[in-house]
Amino acid sequence: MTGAGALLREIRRLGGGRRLARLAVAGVVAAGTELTGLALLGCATWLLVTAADQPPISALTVAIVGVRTFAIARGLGRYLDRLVSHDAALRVLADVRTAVFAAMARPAREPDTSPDEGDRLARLVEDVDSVQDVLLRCLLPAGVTVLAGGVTLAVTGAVLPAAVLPLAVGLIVVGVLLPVAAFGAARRAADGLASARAAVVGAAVDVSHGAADLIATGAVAAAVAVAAAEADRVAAVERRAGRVAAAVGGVAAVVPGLTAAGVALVAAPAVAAGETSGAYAAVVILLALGKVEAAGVLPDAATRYAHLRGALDRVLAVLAPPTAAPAVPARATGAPAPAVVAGTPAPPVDVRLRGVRARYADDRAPALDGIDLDVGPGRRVALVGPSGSGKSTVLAVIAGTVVPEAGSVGVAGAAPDPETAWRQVSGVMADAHVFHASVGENVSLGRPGVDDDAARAALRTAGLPGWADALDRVVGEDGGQLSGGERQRLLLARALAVPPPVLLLDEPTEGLDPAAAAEVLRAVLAAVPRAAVVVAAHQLAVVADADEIVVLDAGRVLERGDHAGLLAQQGWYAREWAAQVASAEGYRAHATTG
Ligand SMILES: Nc1ncnc2c1ncn2[C@@H]1O[C@H](COP(=O)(O)OP(=O)(O)OP(=O)(O)O)[C@@H](O)[C@H]1O
Repeated sequence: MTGAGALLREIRRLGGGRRLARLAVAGVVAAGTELTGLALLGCATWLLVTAADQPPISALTVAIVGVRTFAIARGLGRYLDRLVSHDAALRVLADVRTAVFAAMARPAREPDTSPDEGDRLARLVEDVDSVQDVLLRCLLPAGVTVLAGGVTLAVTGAVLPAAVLPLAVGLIVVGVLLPVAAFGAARRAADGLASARAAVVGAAVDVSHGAADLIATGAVAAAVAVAAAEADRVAAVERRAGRVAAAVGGVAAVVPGLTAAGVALVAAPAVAAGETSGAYAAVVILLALGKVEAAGVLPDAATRYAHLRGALDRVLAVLAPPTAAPAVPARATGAPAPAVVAGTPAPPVDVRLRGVRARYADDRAPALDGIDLDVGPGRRVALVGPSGSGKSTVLAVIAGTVVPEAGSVGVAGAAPDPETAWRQVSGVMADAHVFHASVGENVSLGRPGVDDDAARAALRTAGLPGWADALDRVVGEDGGQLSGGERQRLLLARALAVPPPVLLLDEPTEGLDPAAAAEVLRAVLAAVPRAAVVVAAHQLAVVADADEIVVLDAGRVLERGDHAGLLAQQGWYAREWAAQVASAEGYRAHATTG
């Protein structure tokens, strides 16, 4: 149960030793409650067997008091057990929930490669609740079985040493072997069912969404047969899991009886030899029956753990502390970089990349390989190149949200830390979000110093002068009520409202025609004369004025230089420039004649 071990370490990291101590107390109380029940069973058994010989009542007084005491204590113990265990688990849950939300709010060091971020977040919220189930229904019963089992074995050993072996065997079968079998079967079933169910859903969706095409091509029967075969596969996996669960349940039901019979077998000669009394032998037999029966919750706990394991792993993965950036020196001092506030000129900063290699997944080619870049204050560098060549990844590396696996990144001489990089680096990134709020709120984002006047000025600079008088206009979910060009310019205004020392612009003028785009970008750059600027763009005309233009291809630098120099090189840039000019002229000619 590596996941369970990691969970306990995480609980300690988040809540300190007190959380683990509370869980341990919960385990002791639960074990105490179970032992009180067993003591009641033992006392009552001794009383009944001894009373059959009609001894003087004084000989039974202690046992009678014991039965009453244990009966009352068991009820109280159960109440206390629920109280303490739920209190401990809910405190842990609160720690985990807070930490998960904090981790989700933190900019990702590792890029997210999941296909559906929204689905992942929704599932994560449910996953956090699984922590409670793992604690209360899996780990606690296991701890109780170990504690209460140990005490029962000790008591049995004191009364009748020969009975320890059959009891231990019964406990190992029900408390160890059956849970291991149940866990393995449930894990195989869960793994198999996930893919089998996905295949059924996929086949069913193909049949329903593609019905018209299937009918038109006479392929309905074949498609339905595929869906039916996938459904059969699900049924087969479920049947297999059901058979194992039934076998485990069956064995768990007979082992307590067999254990009691085994204890009875060794007890009979001991009673005959006068080593112990019949009453004590009966106590030991019933204790074995009761304890092994109680351990019968463990196969169920193991099955439940197999189902919760995936959720637990996902939560632990989110909670894992971010790993340090490889090959990048840490920030020289612990002092945070000064916050940039509107109206306060931020100190200039330079950006330096050396031999940067970055990769999104181990089994994929590097998205960047051997990238060198120098962007001093006031310098404008453009990144161009085919789609997927790595432009956005260079910006993400500078922002610190993608950590390179080799090479170094320096922003003002230190590796960018995603937690604090926003103080020095901001702009319009590929995944920037427009909030379902007003224009003014989207521009200011609640930052101190960005009042309405600052927001208006930023909107004008970003090419949205008409919006300066519409700060209250609500823009819809993720800017749904905006055109692509308006959305980008709103994001530009947000970046300009607090001009950063390093301005990163990913397709900032997407959706505008090249002439308007170049004009907007010129105005934006004029507003941040001392910023180090890196712009990624597809339209070459928009960035032709840049001090340096870097052409990327498959994560490597293909060409670099200024516009005139690159045209002279007669390479990718020159060809793309000619193609874009021809296409713009063709468009203009078409528009004029049309
Ligand atoms: N989050 C991600 N997870 C996995 N792979 C990614 C991710 N983002 C980018 N990639 C891959 O990294 C490579 C570089 O992508 P990047 O977005 O940096 O290129 P780009 O030049 O900005 O493309 P575009 O011009 O289309 O925006 C591509 O192969 C892309 O598929």
